[in-house]
Amino acid sequence: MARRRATAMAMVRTPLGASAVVLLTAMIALAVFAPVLWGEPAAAIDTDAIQQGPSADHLLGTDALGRDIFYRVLVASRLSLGLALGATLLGVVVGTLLGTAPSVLPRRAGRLVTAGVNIAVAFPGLLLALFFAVIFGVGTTGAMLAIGLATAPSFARLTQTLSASVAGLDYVAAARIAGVSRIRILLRHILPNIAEPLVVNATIGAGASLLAFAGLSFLGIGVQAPSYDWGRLLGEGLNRIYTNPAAALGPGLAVVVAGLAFNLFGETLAAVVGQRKPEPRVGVLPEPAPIADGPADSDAVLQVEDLRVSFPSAAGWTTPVRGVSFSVHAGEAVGVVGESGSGKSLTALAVSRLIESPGVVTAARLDFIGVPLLSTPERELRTLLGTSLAMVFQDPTTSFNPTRRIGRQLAEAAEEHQGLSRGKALALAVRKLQAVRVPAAERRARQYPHEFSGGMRQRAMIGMGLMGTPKLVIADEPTTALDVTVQRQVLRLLAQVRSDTQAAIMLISHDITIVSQTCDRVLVMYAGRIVEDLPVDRLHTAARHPYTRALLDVVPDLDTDRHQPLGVIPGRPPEPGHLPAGCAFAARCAFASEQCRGEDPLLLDVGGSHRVACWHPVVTVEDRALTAGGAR
Ligand SMILES: Nc1ncnc2c1ncn2[C@@H]1O[C@H](COP(=O)(O)OP(=O)(O)OP(=O)(O)O)[C@@H](O)[C@H]1O
Repeated sequence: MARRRATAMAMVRTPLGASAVVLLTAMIALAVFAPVLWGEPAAAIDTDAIQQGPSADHLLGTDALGRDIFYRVLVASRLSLGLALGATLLGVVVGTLLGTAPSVLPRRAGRLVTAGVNIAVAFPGLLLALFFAVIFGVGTTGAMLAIGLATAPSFARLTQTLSASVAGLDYVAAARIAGVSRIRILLRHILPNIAEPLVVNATIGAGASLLAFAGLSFLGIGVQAPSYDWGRLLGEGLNRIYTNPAAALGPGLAVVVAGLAFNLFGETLAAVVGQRKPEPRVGVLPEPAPIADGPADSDAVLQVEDLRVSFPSAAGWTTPVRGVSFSVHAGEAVGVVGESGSGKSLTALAVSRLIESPGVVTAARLDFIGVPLLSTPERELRTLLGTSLAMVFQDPTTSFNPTRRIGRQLAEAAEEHQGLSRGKALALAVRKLQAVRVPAAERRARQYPHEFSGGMRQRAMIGMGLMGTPKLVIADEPTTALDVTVQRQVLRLLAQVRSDTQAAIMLISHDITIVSQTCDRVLVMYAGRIVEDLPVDRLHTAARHPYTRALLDVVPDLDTDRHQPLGVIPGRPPEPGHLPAGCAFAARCAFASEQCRGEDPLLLDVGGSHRVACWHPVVTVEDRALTAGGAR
C-alpha cells in the first residue's frame, strides 16, 4: 500500500500526472461552483444584446436571447460532466453484470449472454447510442440511458476477458473445490482482482461518453431546452460560426479540455495501478566493480568476476547478488546450490542478460566465450546468445508459448539466427526433438505444448537449446517440477548433451544431492555470495564452510535414524536489504566469533581448486588424514 502511495505521488509529480490532476480538479470545481456563482447571469435574457460578438462585457458574445455564452459554457459544465459520469457509471454497472453473468448463470444461459455481448460489441457505439436514443425518447434521461447502454457491451467484453484470466488461477480452483458458491467466488475472488483495470478503463471511457453526449446534443437528440450542455451550446454556436466563431469555439474547447482531463487521469491511474514506470530510485546505487585489468582466462566458456545485481526499492537499493566470481570451462558441469533467495537464479539471469530494468548488473568481468557481455551492443549479443547459450527453466509448463506448435517454436530460433528456410528449420527441429528422445518426433513437432507431458516439455526445451551450437547450457532448477523418474531422465539427457556437444553445464538447484550426482564442481551460494567452491568428488571429505557442511548434514542417507525428524538448518538467511555487517551466515553458525560478526570473510583459494569464505573453516576428514599422515 505504502509502495502504491509512493508510486502515485511520483506519478503526480510527472508532467502527465500533474496536468491530469490540475485539469480534473478544475473541472470538478467548475461543475460544483459554476451554477451557483454564474447561474443567474447565464440565464439572464437581454433583448438589447442579441447575438453579439465577443466584447469586454460578454467574452464569447451572446446567443439569440442575449444570454452570455461564456457564463453558459461555465454553467453547462455541471450537466455535461454529470451526464458523462452518470452514463459511464451505468455502462460500467451493466457491463460488469453482463460480463460476469456467464460465470454465475447455468452454462447455456451464460453462453447466450456471451453471444449477445459479442453481437453488441460488433455495433459501432454511436450507432447503438442513436438506436437507444430513439427507444428511450429525446431528452436528458434518454440520452444518458442511450450512451450508458451503448458503452456497456465493451465493458462487458473487458470484464469477461479479465474474469477469464483470473478464473483459471489456482486460488479460484481451490475455492471451487472447497465448495464456495459461484456468486461468492465472483465477489470475493474475481471482482477484487479485476477492479483496478476496470476503474482505469472507466475513467478513460468517461472522456468518450462526454464526446458522445456532445454529439447527441449537437444532433438535437440529446439535452433539450431550457436545459443546456456543451453539445447543445456547440450546436447553437455552429449555426453562427461565420458571424461569431467564439460561440462555437467556447463549448468546443470545454469538451476538448474535459475529455483531455478524463483521458490523462485514466492514463495516470493506469500507470500507478500497472506501475508502468520504474520505481523511484531512492538512495545511491552501490559502486560498480572496477573493470578487471588482468588477462582473461582463454579456456573459460564463462568468466565472471565481481558480479553484482541491484534493484531499487522504496527503502533504497538492494544488492541480492554481491560480488560473485567464478569460471566455467568447456565440457565442465558446475552446480550452484543454496537456499531459496541466495541469488542463484539472479546470477544465471545476469549471465544470460535477462535482468530487466530497473535491475542493474555490474561486473569487473562478465565474458561469455571471450565476448564481454556488459559492453557488447544488444543486437550482436542476440545472435551470440541465441546460438551459443541455452537456457532451461524450472517450470516446463510456462517455458513454451501455449498458442504455437512445439516444432515451430524450436524452428523459430534457427530461422532467425542461422537464416534457415521454414522447411529446413522445421526439419532440424524434428531432428533435435529426436535427439532429446521425444518419441514420434515428427508428429509431436506438430503438437501444442499442452499435448506434451511435463518431462517431455522439459526435454523439448533442452532440444530448443540444441537448435544452435550451445557452448553453455544454464539449467535453473530443471527438475524441480518433475517426478523422480522423469527427473532422472532429464538429468541423464543433460549429461548426454554435455558429452555429445562438449557444452558446459551450469546446473542450479537447491538440492545438493542432485548437484553432487551430476556436476564436476559445486558453487555454494549464501545471501548473494559464493561461500565455497570445490570439486564435487571432495564435497563430503573436504567441504570447509559451516554452511556447506550444514547443507550436507541435512540430507538423509542410509544411516539416518528414521525415528528422528529430518534435519534442518536453524534460522533463516538474511533479506538482501538487511544484511549484517560481517559474515551473512554468522547468526546461524555454531562457530561464529566476534570477528565473524564484524568482518565479512573473502573467498580465498585454499589449494586443490578449492575456495572458501570463512574465518573458522571446519576441520575436514582430509585435514585429519593429513595431520595423521604427518604425525606418523
Ligand atoms: N526483480 C527483483 N527485484 C527485487 N528483488 C529481487 C528481484 N528478483 C529477485 N529478487 C531478490 O533477490 C534474491 C535472490 O533471488 P533469486 O531468485 O536469485 O534466489 P534463488 O537463490 O534463485 O532462490 P529460489 O531457489 O527460490 O529461486 C531474493 O531475496 C529475491 O527476493
